[in-house]
Amino acid sequence: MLEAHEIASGYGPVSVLHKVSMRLAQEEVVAVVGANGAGKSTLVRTLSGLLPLRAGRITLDDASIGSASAHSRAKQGLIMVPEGRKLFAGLTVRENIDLGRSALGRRRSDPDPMEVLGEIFPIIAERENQRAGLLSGGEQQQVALARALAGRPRYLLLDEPSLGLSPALTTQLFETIAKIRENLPVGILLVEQMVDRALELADRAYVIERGRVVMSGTATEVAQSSAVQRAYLGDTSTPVSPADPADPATP
Ligand SMILES: Nc1ncnc2c1ncn2[C@@H]1O[C@H](COP(=O)(O)OP(=O)(O)OP(=O)(O)O)[C@@H](O)[C@H]1O
Repeated sequence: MLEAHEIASGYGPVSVLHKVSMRLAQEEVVAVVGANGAGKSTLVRTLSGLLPLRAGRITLDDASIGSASAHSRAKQGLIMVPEGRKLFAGLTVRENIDLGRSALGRRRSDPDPMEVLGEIFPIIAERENQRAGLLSGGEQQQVALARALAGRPRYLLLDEPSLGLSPALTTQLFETIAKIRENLPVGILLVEQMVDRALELADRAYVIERGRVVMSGTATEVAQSSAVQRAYLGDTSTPVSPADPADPATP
Protein backbone atom coordinates (compact mmCIF):
# COMPACT_ATOMS: atom_id res chain seq x y z
CA MET A 1 0.00 0.00 0.00
CA LEU A 2 1.20 3.52 -0.85
CA GLU A 3 -0.04 5.97 1.77
CA ALA A 4 0.21 9.68 2.38
CA HIS A 5 -0.49 10.80 5.94
CA GLU A 6 -1.39 14.49 6.28
CA ILE A 7 1.30 15.60 3.85
CA ALA A 8 2.24 19.17 3.01
CA SER A 9 4.40 20.51 0.20
CA GLY A 10 4.80 23.49 -2.08
CA TYR A 11 7.23 25.70 -3.95
CA GLY A 12 9.45 28.23 -2.18
CA PRO A 13 7.26 30.46 -0.04
CA VAL A 14 4.06 28.98 -1.53
CA SER A 15 2.32 26.16 0.35
CA VAL A 16 0.23 24.05 -2.03
CA LEU A 17 -0.75 20.81 -0.28
CA HIS A 18 -2.28 20.98 3.19
CA LYS A 19 -2.67 17.83 5.29
CA VAL A 20 -3.46 15.58 2.34
CA SER A 21 -4.07 11.94 3.22
CA MET A 22 -4.65 9.25 0.62
CA ARG A 23 -3.89 5.63 -0.10
CA LEU A 24 -3.37 3.41 -3.12
CA ALA A 25 -3.44 -0.37 -2.90
CA GLN A 26 -1.69 -2.60 -5.39
CA GLU A 27 -4.03 -3.60 -8.23
CA GLU A 28 -6.49 -0.74 -7.70
CA VAL A 29 -7.02 2.34 -9.85
CA VAL A 30 -7.54 5.56 -7.90
CA ALA A 31 -8.46 8.81 -9.63
CA VAL A 32 -7.42 12.26 -8.39
CA VAL A 33 -9.59 15.01 -9.78
CA GLY A 34 -9.87 18.74 -9.19
CA ALA A 35 -9.78 22.12 -10.86
CA ASN A 36 -6.71 23.63 -12.54
CA GLY A 37 -4.16 24.61 -9.92
CA ALA A 38 -5.80 22.51 -7.18
CA GLY A 39 -2.53 20.70 -6.47
CA LYS A 40 -2.93 17.38 -8.30
CA SER A 41 0.47 17.48 -10.04
CA THR A 42 2.04 18.72 -6.83
CA LEU A 43 0.64 15.65 -5.06
CA VAL A 44 2.12 13.32 -7.68
CA ARG A 45 5.49 15.11 -7.59
CA THR A 46 5.59 14.89 -3.80
CA LEU A 47 4.65 11.20 -3.74
CA SER A 48 7.28 10.39 -6.37
CA GLY A 49 10.03 12.35 -4.57
CA LEU A 50 10.51 15.14 -7.09
CA LEU A 51 9.30 17.69 -4.54
CA PRO A 52 10.38 17.58 -0.91
CA LEU A 53 7.89 16.69 1.76
CA ARG A 54 7.32 19.59 4.18
CA ALA A 55 5.18 17.80 6.75
CA GLY A 56 3.44 14.48 7.22
CA ARG A 57 4.56 10.99 6.18
CA ILE A 58 4.63 8.90 3.03
CA THR A 59 4.82 5.14 3.42
CA LEU A 60 5.28 2.31 0.95
CA ASP A 61 4.17 -1.00 2.43
CA ASP A 62 4.49 0.59 5.89
CA ALA A 63 8.11 1.72 5.35
CA SER A 64 8.65 5.46 5.49
CA ILE A 65 9.87 6.80 2.12
CA GLY A 66 9.23 10.53 2.62
CA SER A 67 12.91 11.43 2.61
CA ALA A 68 14.03 8.93 -0.07
CA SER A 69 15.12 10.24 -3.48
CA ALA A 70 12.89 9.83 -6.52
CA HIS A 71 15.34 7.27 -7.89
CA SER A 72 15.27 5.25 -4.70
CA ARG A 73 11.46 5.32 -4.64
CA ALA A 74 11.42 4.13 -8.27
CA LYS A 75 13.73 1.25 -7.35
CA GLN A 76 11.32 0.35 -4.57
CA GLY A 77 8.51 0.12 -7.09
CA LEU A 78 6.96 3.61 -7.16
CA ILE A 79 7.22 5.02 -10.68
CA MET A 80 5.75 8.18 -12.14
CA VAL A 81 4.90 9.02 -15.74
CA PRO A 82 5.16 12.82 -15.87
CA GLU A 83 2.89 15.16 -17.76
CA GLY A 84 4.25 15.57 -21.31
CA ARG A 85 5.74 12.04 -21.62
CA LYS A 86 9.44 13.11 -21.66
CA LEU A 87 10.72 10.42 -24.03
CA PHE A 88 14.20 10.51 -25.55
CA ALA A 89 13.19 11.64 -29.03
CA GLY A 90 16.41 10.52 -30.74
CA LEU A 91 16.30 7.00 -29.29
CA THR A 92 14.20 4.16 -30.64
CA VAL A 93 11.11 2.80 -28.92
CA ARG A 94 13.10 -0.23 -27.76
CA GLU A 95 15.95 1.92 -26.44
CA ASN A 96 13.54 4.12 -24.48
CA ILE A 97 11.99 1.05 -22.90
CA ASP A 98 15.37 -0.54 -22.13
CA LEU A 99 16.40 2.68 -20.38
CA GLY A 100 13.33 2.53 -18.16
CA ARG A 101 14.45 -0.89 -17.12
CA SER A 102 18.23 -0.50 -16.76
CA ALA A 103 18.01 2.86 -14.95
CA LEU A 104 16.44 0.96 -12.08
CA GLY A 105 19.06 -1.76 -12.02
CA ARG A 106 16.77 -4.43 -13.44
CA ARG A 107 19.10 -7.17 -14.65
CA ARG A 108 19.49 -8.53 -18.17
CA SER A 109 18.59 -11.94 -16.80
CA ASP A 110 15.19 -10.60 -15.70
CA PRO A 111 12.39 -11.63 -18.08
CA ASP A 112 12.25 -9.43 -21.18
CA PRO A 113 9.38 -7.02 -20.51
CA MET A 114 8.72 -6.72 -24.24
CA GLU A 115 6.67 -9.89 -24.30
CA VAL A 116 3.98 -8.82 -21.88
CA LEU A 117 4.26 -5.16 -22.90
CA GLY A 118 3.84 -6.12 -26.58
CA GLU A 119 0.44 -7.57 -25.73
CA ILE A 120 -0.73 -4.41 -24.00
CA PHE A 121 0.84 -1.97 -26.46
CA PRO A 122 0.72 -3.19 -30.09
CA ILE A 123 2.80 -0.14 -31.03
CA ILE A 124 5.78 -1.56 -29.16
CA ALA A 125 6.05 -4.59 -31.41
CA GLU A 126 5.19 -2.69 -34.58
CA ARG A 127 7.56 0.25 -34.09
CA GLU A 128 10.30 -1.18 -31.91
CA ASN A 129 13.07 0.30 -34.04
CA GLN A 130 11.51 3.66 -34.87
CA ARG A 131 12.79 6.82 -33.24
CA ALA A 132 10.40 7.93 -30.48
CA GLY A 133 10.41 11.54 -31.70
CA LEU A 134 8.76 10.46 -34.96
CA LEU A 135 5.74 8.88 -33.26
CA SER A 136 2.37 10.62 -32.86
CA GLY A 137 1.39 12.01 -29.45
CA GLY A 138 -0.81 8.99 -28.71
CA GLU A 139 1.95 6.58 -29.66
CA GLN A 140 4.46 8.48 -27.53
CA GLN A 141 2.10 8.22 -24.56
CA GLN A 142 1.96 4.45 -25.08
CA VAL A 143 5.76 4.25 -25.11
CA ALA A 144 5.99 6.42 -21.97
CA LEU A 145 3.63 4.03 -20.20
CA ALA A 146 5.53 1.00 -21.47
CA ARG A 147 8.86 2.51 -20.36
CA ALA A 148 7.49 3.05 -16.86
CA LEU A 149 6.10 -0.50 -16.74
CA ALA A 150 9.43 -1.93 -17.90
CA GLY A 151 10.78 -0.83 -14.50
CA ARG A 152 8.26 -3.27 -12.95
CA PRO A 153 6.47 -0.79 -10.69
CA ARG A 154 4.10 -1.92 -7.99
CA TYR A 155 2.60 1.56 -7.95
CA LEU A 156 2.32 3.77 -11.02
CA LEU A 157 1.58 7.50 -10.83
CA LEU A 158 0.10 8.96 -14.03
CA ASP A 159 0.02 12.75 -14.32
CA GLU A 160 -2.53 13.90 -16.93
CA PRO A 161 -1.84 11.11 -19.44
CA SER A 162 -4.56 12.35 -21.82
CA LEU A 163 -3.12 15.87 -22.08
CA GLY A 164 -2.90 16.96 -25.72
CA LEU A 165 -4.51 13.80 -27.11
CA SER A 166 -7.47 13.82 -29.52
CA PRO A 167 -10.76 12.30 -28.29
CA ALA A 168 -10.09 9.10 -30.26
CA LEU A 169 -6.59 8.74 -28.82
CA THR A 170 -7.91 9.52 -25.35
CA THR A 171 -10.36 6.61 -25.70
CA GLN A 172 -7.48 4.38 -26.78
CA LEU A 173 -5.40 5.56 -23.79
CA PHE A 174 -8.13 4.69 -21.30
CA GLU A 175 -8.50 1.26 -22.93
CA THR A 176 -4.76 0.78 -22.51
CA ILE A 177 -4.89 1.72 -18.83
CA ALA A 178 -7.74 -0.80 -18.40
CA LYS A 179 -5.55 -3.46 -20.07
CA ILE A 180 -2.65 -2.63 -17.75
CA ARG A 181 -4.95 -3.14 -14.80
CA GLU A 182 -6.11 -6.51 -16.14
CA ASN A 183 -2.65 -7.81 -17.00
CA LEU A 184 -0.20 -6.46 -14.44
CA PRO A 185 -0.13 -6.38 -10.63
CA VAL A 186 0.19 -2.62 -10.34
CA GLY A 187 -1.74 0.05 -8.44
CA ILE A 188 -2.45 3.12 -10.56
CA LEU A 189 -2.94 6.68 -9.33
CA LEU A 190 -4.56 8.57 -12.17
CA VAL A 191 -4.53 12.38 -12.21
CA GLU A 192 -6.89 13.44 -14.97
CA GLN A 193 -8.76 16.42 -16.37
CA MET A 194 -11.07 13.99 -18.17
CA VAL A 195 -13.04 13.49 -14.98
CA ASP A 196 -15.86 11.39 -16.43
CA ARG A 197 -13.43 8.98 -18.09
CA ALA A 198 -11.23 8.75 -15.01
CA LEU A 199 -14.20 8.00 -12.73
CA GLU A 200 -15.51 5.35 -15.13
CA LEU A 201 -12.22 3.49 -14.93
CA ALA A 202 -11.27 4.04 -11.29
CA ASP A 203 -12.21 1.98 -8.24
CA ARG A 204 -11.95 4.95 -5.87
CA ALA A 205 -11.37 8.69 -6.19
CA TYR A 206 -10.20 11.78 -4.32
CA VAL A 207 -11.33 15.31 -5.11
CA ILE A 208 -8.77 18.01 -4.38
CA GLU A 209 -9.60 21.70 -4.01
CA ARG A 210 -7.00 24.31 -3.10
CA GLY A 211 -4.54 21.71 -1.89
CA ARG A 212 -6.96 19.80 0.34
CA VAL A 213 -8.90 16.56 -0.10
CA VAL A 214 -12.53 17.67 0.04
CA MET A 215 -14.14 14.39 -0.90
CA SER A 216 -13.22 10.74 -1.32
CA GLY A 217 -15.06 7.49 -1.83
CA THR A 218 -15.75 4.87 -4.44
CA ALA A 219 -15.59 6.26 -7.96
CA THR A 220 -19.35 5.73 -8.24
CA GLU A 221 -20.05 7.69 -5.05
CA VAL A 222 -17.84 10.54 -6.19
CA ALA A 223 -19.33 10.57 -9.71
CA GLN A 224 -22.85 10.64 -8.29
CA SER A 225 -22.21 13.47 -5.84
CA SER A 226 -24.06 16.58 -6.82
CA ALA A 227 -21.05 18.83 -6.17
CA VAL A 228 -18.80 16.80 -8.49
CA GLN A 229 -21.52 16.71 -11.14
CA ARG A 230 -21.87 20.51 -10.96
CA ALA A 231 -18.15 21.20 -10.90
CA TYR A 232 -16.67 18.59 -13.23
CA LEU A 233 -19.32 16.62 -15.05
CA GLY A 234 -21.82 19.32 -15.99
CA ASP A 235 -21.33 22.69 -17.57
CA THR A 236 -21.30 25.00 -14.55
CA SER A 237 -18.31 25.40 -12.26
CA THR A 238 -19.39 25.49 -8.65
CA PRO A 239 -16.39 24.46 -6.55
CA VAL A 240 -16.75 21.32 -4.47
CA SER A 241 -17.01 22.23 -0.81
CA PRO A 242 -16.58 19.93 2.18
CA ALA A 243 -19.63 21.64 3.63
CA ASP A 244 -21.89 20.23 0.92
CA PRO A 245 -24.21 17.94 2.92
CA ALA A 246 -24.86 15.68 -0.08
CA ASP A 247 -21.26 14.58 -0.34
CA PRO A 248 -19.48 11.87 1.61
CA ALA A 249 -16.04 13.00 2.78
CA THR A 250 -14.90 9.72 4.24
CA PRO A 251 -11.36 8.63 3.28
N1 LIG B 1 7.16 25.02 -10.24
C1 LIG B 1 6.28 25.77 -9.56
N2 LIG B 1 6.67 26.88 -8.88
C2 LIG B 1 5.77 27.62 -8.19
N3 LIG B 1 4.45 27.34 -8.11
C3 LIG B 1 4.01 26.26 -8.77
C4 LIG B 1 4.89 25.42 -9.53
N4 LIG B 1 4.15 24.41 -10.07
C5 LIG B 1 2.87 24.62 -9.68
N5 LIG B 1 2.79 25.72 -8.90
C6 LIG B 1 1.57 26.25 -8.25
O1 LIG B 1 1.06 25.28 -7.39
C7 LIG B 1 -0.36 25.23 -7.43
C8 LIG B 1 -0.82 23.83 -7.75
O2 LIG B 1 -0.34 23.47 -9.05
P1 LIG B 1 -0.50 22.01 -9.65
O3 LIG B 1 0.25 21.97 -10.94
O4 LIG B 1 -0.16 21.01 -8.62
O5 LIG B 1 -2.06 21.95 -9.91
P2 LIG B 1 -2.92 20.91 -10.74
O6 LIG B 1 -4.08 20.56 -9.88
O7 LIG B 1 -2.06 19.79 -11.20
O8 LIG B 1 -3.41 21.80 -11.94
P3 LIG B 1 -3.33 21.55 -13.51
O9 LIG B 1 -4.43 20.62 -13.79
O10 LIG B 1 -3.58 22.93 -14.04
O11 LIG B 1 -1.96 21.02 -13.81
C9 LIG B 1 -0.79 26.26 -8.47
O12 LIG B 1 -1.15 27.43 -7.80
C10 LIG B 1 0.46 26.47 -9.29
O13 LIG B 1 0.51 27.78 -9.78
